[in-house]
Amino acid sequence: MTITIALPSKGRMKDDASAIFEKAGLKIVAVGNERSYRGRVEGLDDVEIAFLSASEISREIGSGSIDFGVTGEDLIREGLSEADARVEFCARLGFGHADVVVAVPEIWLDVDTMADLGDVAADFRARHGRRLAIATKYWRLTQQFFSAQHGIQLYRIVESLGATEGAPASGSADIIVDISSTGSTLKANHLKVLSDGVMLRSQACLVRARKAEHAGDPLVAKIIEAVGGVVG
Ligand SMILES: Nc1ncnc2c1ncn2[C@@H]1O[C@H](COP(=O)(O)OP(=O)(O)OP(=O)(O)O)[C@@H](O)[C@H]1O
Ligand SMILES: O=P(O)(O)OC[C@H]1O[C@H](OP(=O)(O)OP(=O)(O)O)[C@H](O)[C@@H]1O
Repeated sequence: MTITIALPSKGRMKDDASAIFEKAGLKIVAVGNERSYRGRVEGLDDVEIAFLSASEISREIGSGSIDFGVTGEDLIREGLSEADARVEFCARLGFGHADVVVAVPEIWLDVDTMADLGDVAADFRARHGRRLAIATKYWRLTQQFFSAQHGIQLYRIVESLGATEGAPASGSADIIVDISSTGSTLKANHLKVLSDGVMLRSQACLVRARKAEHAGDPLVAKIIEAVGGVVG
């Protein structure tokens, strides 16, 4: 059986992902020219490499069209319902660290926790004539965290596809849920993370689509062991 592994084709995870595979003794070689989106692993004829963007990798692993992928845990958990049932997190790779956080304007001095935010959300319509608006591209994670984990039901999600941190200042939302790495973008936009507002600590992971045919396949086991071995 041929095993397909998807690696980031561009962006911040590209170089680190290929480097981890090489360190694991799985040297990636491009098929065709340098700009090709297919590759293979030196010495392993039954492995195909597909180069896709980090977000495409989470989608393809969900549909089962690839066997393994390297992408951020945030993209997997946002992209797939029941992520743990559909995907095995085989190894955390030690790069691509970013937290998915709830951040509010710094001037909201009385709001430090999700419980405080719940109080604000409950009063919001009475005070402002509309629901609390959250700008984010993380719909699923936001709904899980606010509604299921914190029992906050009165809010509205405003889809943001970029520059999310600017939404409160521009008036398109009141608060945000986004990725923070160094924290400097939040700071520059006068936003603060709630003390219990870290929804997910994400990093790049090797993930496997849970497929019945993987059971007992030595190649599958070899890939997990080789990559897991270099990241401890
Ligand atoms: N500072 C950061 N900002 C955004 N994402 C980061 C940051 N640091 C690490 N990441 C992680 O990188 C991944 C996204 O990578 P990248 O932006 O390269 O891919 P992408 O979303 O596929 O790109 P595109 O949207 O252009 O297709 C996510 O898993 C995210 O958690
Ligand atoms: O905490 P920080 O270190 O400031 O990083 C967080 C910021 O970095 C990312 O944006 P980026 O400028 O990389 O663009 P992108 O949204 O297109 O990935 C992300 O969307 C945040 O805005």
